[in-house]
Amino acid sequence: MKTAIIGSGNLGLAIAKGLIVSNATTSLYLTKRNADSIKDWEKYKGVKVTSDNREAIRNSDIIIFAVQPRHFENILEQIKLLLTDKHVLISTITGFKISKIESIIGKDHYIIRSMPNTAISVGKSMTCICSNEKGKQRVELAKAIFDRLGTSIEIPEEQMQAATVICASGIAFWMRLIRATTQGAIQLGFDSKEAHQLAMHTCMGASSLLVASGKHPEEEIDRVTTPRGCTIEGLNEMEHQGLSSSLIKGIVSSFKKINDIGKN
Ligand SMILES: NC(=O)C1=CN([C@@H]2O[C@H](COP(=O)(O)OP(=O)(O)OC[C@H]3O[C@@H](n4cnc5c(N)ncnc54)[C@H](OP(=O)(O)O)[C@@H]3O)[C@@H](O)[C@H]2O)C=CC1
Ligand SMILES: O=C(O)[C@@H]1CCC=N1
Repeated sequence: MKTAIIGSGNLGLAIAKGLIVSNATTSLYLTKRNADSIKDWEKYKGVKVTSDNREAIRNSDIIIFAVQPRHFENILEQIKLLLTDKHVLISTITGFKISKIESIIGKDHYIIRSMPNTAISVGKSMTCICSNEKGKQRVELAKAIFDRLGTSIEIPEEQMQAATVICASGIAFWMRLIRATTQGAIQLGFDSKEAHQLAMHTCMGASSLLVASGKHPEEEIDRVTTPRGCTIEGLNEMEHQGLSSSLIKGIVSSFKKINDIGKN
């Protein structure tokens, strides 16, 4: 596999790290306008850094786009004449519909729209994907790439905005909960390093337990809440203060915003 990442910023470099660590690609082009700022990535085998998107596309088969939405259209215009049948185009761009990509480069390309998160750097991204009609022939390939870097599912394009909130922004929501737990643990007497460790690993345990058991969270919660015990006391107070409600409201606000991004 020969891969190019067009737009090597926060997400692009997270994908690059995941691909490098998992040995998933034989060559990897990383592009950005200020290429010097990531020149040190060339220390990894097979990595080439450049500001020349066209060179990257000519020399690669899998093209992953990770630029901000406002830059994507110009880049597609720049590179459209270089695209051939060998290319699989994977966009991570928020709110940029497949129909808009097709209106610029045409329908006769393998186009995958994806929504990973930054945990892709450690092979733990929850990634949602969908494709154009021709891209259906490359969905299994895209799934294989993203499954190597975490877990992927195929969804209808209409759900891509919601998936962005839950999975891509979602990782930040969970991290804020981990931070809040850390603050609570410090108040209870742990030093900050210990508090952080306790919060992170307890969160990972909760998630791993649900993934492994396939159970509903409330079923596992029932095993923890001893009657008249401290867990139910804490949970009920959190709910009185609006824990679930504030999470749901945050998710809905994020979704309203993402629909604005999609209109531009
Ligand atoms: N951050 C995240 O967790 C997630 C982001 N996304 C989506 O991924 C995309 C990127 O987000 P994010 O990584 O946060 O943004 P960043 O701003 O961190 O990265 C974008 C990169 O694109 C580069 N760039 C801009 N113009 C060009 C160009 N013409 N050619 C090549 N590279 C260019 C910029 O570098 P330079 O200025 O040097 O060119 C920059 O490094 C967005 O569309 C976002 O919606 C999706 C899921 C998660
Ligand atoms: O905040 C954003 O708009 C992008 C999309 C999801 C994660 N980062």
